[in-house]
Amino acid sequence: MSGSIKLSRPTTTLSLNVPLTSSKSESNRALLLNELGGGNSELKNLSSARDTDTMTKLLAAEAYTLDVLDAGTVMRFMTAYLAVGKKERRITGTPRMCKRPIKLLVDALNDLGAEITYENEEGFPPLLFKPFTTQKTSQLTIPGNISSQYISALLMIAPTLPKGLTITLEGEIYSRPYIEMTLNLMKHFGVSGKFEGSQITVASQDYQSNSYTIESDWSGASYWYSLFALADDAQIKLQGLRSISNQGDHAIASIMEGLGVQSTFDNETVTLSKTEIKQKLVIDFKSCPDLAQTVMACAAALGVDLEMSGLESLRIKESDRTAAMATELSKIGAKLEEHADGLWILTSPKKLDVTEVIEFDTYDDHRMAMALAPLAMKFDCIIHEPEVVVKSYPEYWEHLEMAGVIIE
Ligand SMILES: O=C(O)C1=C[C@@H](OP(=O)(O)O)[C@@H](O)[C@H](O)C1
Ligand SMILES: C=C(OP(=O)(O)O)C(=O)O
Repeated sequence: MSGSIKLSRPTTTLSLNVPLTSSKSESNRALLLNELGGGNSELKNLSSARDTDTMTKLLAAEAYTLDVLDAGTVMRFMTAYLAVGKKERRITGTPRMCKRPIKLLVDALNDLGAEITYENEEGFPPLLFKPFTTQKTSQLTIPGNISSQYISALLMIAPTLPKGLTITLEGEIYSRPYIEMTLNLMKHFGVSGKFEGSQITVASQDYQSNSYTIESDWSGASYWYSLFALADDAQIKLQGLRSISNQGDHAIASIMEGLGVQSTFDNETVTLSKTEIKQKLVIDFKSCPDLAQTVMACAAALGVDLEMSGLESLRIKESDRTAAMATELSKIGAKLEEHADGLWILTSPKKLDVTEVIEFDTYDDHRMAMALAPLAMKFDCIIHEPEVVVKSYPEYWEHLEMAGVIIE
């Protein structure tokens, strides 16, 4: 599948018991923790995401250069792993990955005693690594409001350091559930850490083998919430999701109540049903940045206005996501604008007035494609470069077709 696809709403009920792929965030952590613990753990239900395939391959690779493609977690987690390794290595990624900042993590690792240098521009991949020799400190300070992936990366290698590690987080903590996911998974693999106030302490200790079953991906589930919200008639069940989850993106269940979707949990299956739609929602995406595009697209098509905060990190992800959403949603008459103090307002058309097929660009960003596709429940649309979804949810288009969406 390449070029473009045209999506049209099903001729009957949108209906599927959705076999979601599992979380790439959990998978990529479990893979690294297993490797650090000797590689004997049984990891069940690993994600089919390309990012997880990349993580698996790079952990096993012997080559000097490792290419993470567009996988942020792989870049950040492997950077910490290679920094405390015994070999000279080089890590690189796609042109966009080489524009996603990494200086805070590199500075922290170099303070620890690593020898990482930049091949080209300071602060950005490609990175060059020398073998790790001596731990210079066990105390690090790092801003908590840029990317939690830097913090997760440092935490996962912390117990392997002879002196352990205490990290002090400065400022507000963004994407906090991802830090907690890291600590919870570390605990599952036998390592305890303490997160109190703005400090996280992990003593030097050994990882233990343990089997782990990865949960379905709540970020991937969010697109089904949106499809359900926008469809006149739908029967959707989502498989493999837990009511108590390691993933902060399970917040989609409560956010979507405002967009007319209710969730019923039963034995790792979530059944969606309709409820009343609110006219305006106030949402802070600080803990769940990957849900922002889904919610914006869905609200725009439902005529719901949004007042949003916590969107700062969207600029440094696979695309500049706030700019990309502003451009794409303007095609259906919605306005996304930045105001003072980090506030973003989405003003949605009160009555959708779309008479032609709308063409959506996807900016090399899986979440642009997946978040915009549910709008096909309201009007025919064309999605350019649909293959971007392989990053986290390769079966997305196949699942939409199975649910009845017409794809040409
Ligand atoms: O640790 C993780 O698995 C992730 C953390 C988040 O990134 P930031 O911490 O950079 O916001 C999230 O957006 C990303 O998709 C996955
Ligand atoms: C931001 C994302 O991923 P990463 O940072 O791992 O590339 C994402 O999946 O939305």
